[in-house]
Amino acid sequence: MPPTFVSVLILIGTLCTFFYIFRTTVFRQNHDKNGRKLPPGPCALPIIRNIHVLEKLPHQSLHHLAKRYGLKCKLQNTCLMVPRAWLLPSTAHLRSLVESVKKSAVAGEVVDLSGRVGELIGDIMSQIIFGLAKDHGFNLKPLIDQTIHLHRLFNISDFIPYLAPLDIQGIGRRLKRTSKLFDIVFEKIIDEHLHGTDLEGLKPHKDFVDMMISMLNQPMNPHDEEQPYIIERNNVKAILLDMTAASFDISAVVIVWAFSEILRHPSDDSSPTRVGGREFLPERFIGSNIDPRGHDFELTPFGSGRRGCPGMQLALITVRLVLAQLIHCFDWESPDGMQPNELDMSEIFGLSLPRANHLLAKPTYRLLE
Ligand code: HEM
Repeated sequence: MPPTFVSVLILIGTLCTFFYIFRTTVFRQNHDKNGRKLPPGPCALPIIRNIHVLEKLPHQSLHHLAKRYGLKCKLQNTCLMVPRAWLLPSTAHLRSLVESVKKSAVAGEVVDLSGRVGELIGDIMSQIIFGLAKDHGFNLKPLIDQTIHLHRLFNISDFIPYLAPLDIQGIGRRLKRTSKLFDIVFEKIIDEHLHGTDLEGLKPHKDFVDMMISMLNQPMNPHDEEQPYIIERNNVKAILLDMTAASFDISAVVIVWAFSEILRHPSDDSSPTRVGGREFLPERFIGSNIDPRGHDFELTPFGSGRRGCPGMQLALITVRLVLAQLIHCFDWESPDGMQPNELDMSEIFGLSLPRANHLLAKPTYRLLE
C-alpha cells in the first residue's frame, strides 16, 4: 500500500525528533556552541540536565565525579571546576566524623568536640603530609600532644639559662626522649617512601614526604656557589617535624574556639562580649576588605612576610570545611541546659592557646533523611 501523506509526515517528525535528541544529548553535551570540545562529564537528561547526579551530600557526589572524570568536570547547566579542597583526602575523614556525630545525635549523647576535632585534624594532616592514616602504624598525635605539653610547662632554665645543663625539672630529658621517638617514626616513614617496603600492606600515594625526598642530596640553591648547602636526611626530618608540630594542633584549636564563640552567641541579637574593657565584635570583619593572609596588619593570624605561615592555604580550607560541615549538618546546644553565657571560655598557656577544658556540645541532626 502506498504511504499516505500523513504517515510521511509522522516519519519526518519522528526523524527530526531523533535528530534533535541526538544533537542535545550527544553532540551538544560534548561541545560548546562554537563546536569546541568541552571537559568530560556525566550524561545529561532532558529538562533536569545533571541535577540527578547531585545526591544528598553534593560535596561527596562532586568528589566521586572528580575521581571519575578528573579535576575539570562538566555538569550540564553549570560548567564546573571542582575545587581542589573537595578532592583532598580530608573529605573521607570528615565524612566519618559527620557519621559518628550523627550516631551520637541519634543516641542523644553529648559530643566531646575538642577530642573529635583534634583526632580529625590529626588524621587529615597525617594523610596530607605522610600519605598515611594514623591507623596504619603512625599515630603521631600523642607525641605532638606530649611535646606541646612539655613546652607549655614552666621551665626554670628558660629564665636562668645557666641552670639549663642541670635540667632540674627533667623537662629537657623528657623532650629528648620525645624527639627520639619522633626520629624513629620519621626514619620508618622515609624508608617506606624511599624503598617502598610494604608497611602494613599500604602503599603511600605521592605526598609531602615524596616531595622532600626528591630534594634529598640536592644543593639548596644550585645557582649560588657561595651556598653549597646540601639537603640531607636530617634536614628532611627537621622539616617533617616542623610541619607536624605546626599543623596537628593549631587548626583544631582554631576550629574549637570558633565553635565556642558560635555556641556563646547563638543569635545575632546577643549582647556584645567585653574583653579587657573593650567590646569583642568579631562580626566587625564581615563585609570588610581586610585580608587575613598577611596583607592587612589589623588581622594577621598567619603572621606575614617571609616567615609567615606556609600552611595558610591548607589551614584556611580545612578550618572552613570542618566548621561548615559541623554547622550545616547539626544544630548544637550546650549540654545540661547550660546558658550560652555560662560556657567556660578559659584558656591555657601554650604554643597555640587552647581551651583549658574540652568543649562539649549536644548535636541534633538537621538534614532531611
Ligand atoms: C589555622 C591554622 C594555622 C594558624 C593560625 C597558623 C599560624 C601560624 C603563625 C602565626 C606562624 C608564625 C608566622 C610568623 O612567625 O610570622 C606559623 C608558622 C608556621 N606554620 Fe602555621 N598556622 C596554621 C596552620 C598551619 C598548618 C596546617 C601548617 C602545615 C601544614 C602550618 C605550618 C607552619 C610552619 C611550618 C610554620 C613555621 C614557618 C617558619 O618558621 O618559617 N601551619 N603558623
